[in-house]
Amino acid sequence: MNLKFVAVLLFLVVVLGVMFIYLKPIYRFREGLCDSSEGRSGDGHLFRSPDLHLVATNGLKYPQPSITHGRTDVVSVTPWLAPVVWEGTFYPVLLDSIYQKRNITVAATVFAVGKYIRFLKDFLETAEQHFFVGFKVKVYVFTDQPNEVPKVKMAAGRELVVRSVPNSKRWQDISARRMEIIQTLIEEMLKNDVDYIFCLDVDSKFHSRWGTESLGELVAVIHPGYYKDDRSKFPYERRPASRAYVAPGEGDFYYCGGAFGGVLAEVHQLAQTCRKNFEDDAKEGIEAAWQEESHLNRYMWLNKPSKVLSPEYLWQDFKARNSEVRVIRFSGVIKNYNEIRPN
Ligand SMILES: CC(=O)N[C@H]1[C@@H](OP(=O)(O)OP(=O)(O)OC[C@H]2O[C@@H](n3ccc(=O)[nH]c3=O)[C@H](O)[C@@H]2O)O[C@H](CO)[C@H](O)[C@@H]1O
Ligand SMILES: [Mn+2]
Repeated sequence: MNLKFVAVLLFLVVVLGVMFIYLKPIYRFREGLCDSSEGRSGDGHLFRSPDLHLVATNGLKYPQPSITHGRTDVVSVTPWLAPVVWEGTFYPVLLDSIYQKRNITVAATVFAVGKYIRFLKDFLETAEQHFFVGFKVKVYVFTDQPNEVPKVKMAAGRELVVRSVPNSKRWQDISARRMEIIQTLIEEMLKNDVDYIFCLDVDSKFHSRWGTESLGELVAVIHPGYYKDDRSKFPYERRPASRAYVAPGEGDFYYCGGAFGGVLAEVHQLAQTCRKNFEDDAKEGIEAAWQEESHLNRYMWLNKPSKVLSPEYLWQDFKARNSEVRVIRFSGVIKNYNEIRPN
């Protein structure tokens, strides 16, 4: 082959390569801009915050919002101006139309290790009825008994992914190790098409809608057991030696370890931090009062959630419903701890 021809060919390859590297981000950025106005979803989401710029559907009718009339029995915004989601503070149809245009995918993680596998069927079946109905959903089940995972019929666009995890002698380890597995899962998911993730306890059932109103960058759920208490009563980790320590007079709310979520990047940072702090504590022989829940509370004190879900989003079946809780969306079932836990 002619040497000149080879040189020209090489030159062309280099030029095309440079063009590809420099022009692709610009193209993607433009696509991202178009995306938000035309409601198309694509690679553009890399260049905008996934939870900002809410584009409505032209022609959608819904009741006129008011800024002087609304719920007066509950507080629906935090002091750092994050919404607190209660029934009656949002329009499901409006929110769904916004996120449908985005064509989002929501992942949920649930762990069913040892005897907790018995809770999985109800969890999965009720999720089909209430959790992001009409949206693309991927439920990741982590279990030591993949063959025992019930065959639950999933609607179109919804998928069940089963992963094996080892069992453990202590329930505290099973619960806390979730952070490490969630961290790793998100690292893997970044390549896939997942926008949001929620991490949920398996010993629970859905009873009513849990949908797009819950979406945010970093989402925490208020624990149903303490939401009327003074912060001095919150079961935070109180030993300064622990990395989950919350000092007296500090802490906003008591959040639950049984439900949290947000966009992948935020939940990744949360899981990585809680995992590291839990492991570093363990090296010094310390285990926080409520394992990863304590670390999550410490994390949320410093990294304020951008959306807070009211106790509607994690109630407990043994608790009588309080009047401000108009809807119970997700609730922990009554269980005999001695019978189901390994220790
Ligand atoms: C409602 C809520 O906020 N629950 C939290 C609370 O107690 P809980 O009493 O709700 O904790 P739990 O016994 O439900 O354990 C948490 C989760 O770990 C998994 N699991 C646990 C044990 C086991 O043998 N097999 C198994 O699969 C399962 O998904 C379960 O839902 O405090 C725990 C602290 O450790 C966790 O932060 C829980 O999320
Ligand atoms: Mn639980």
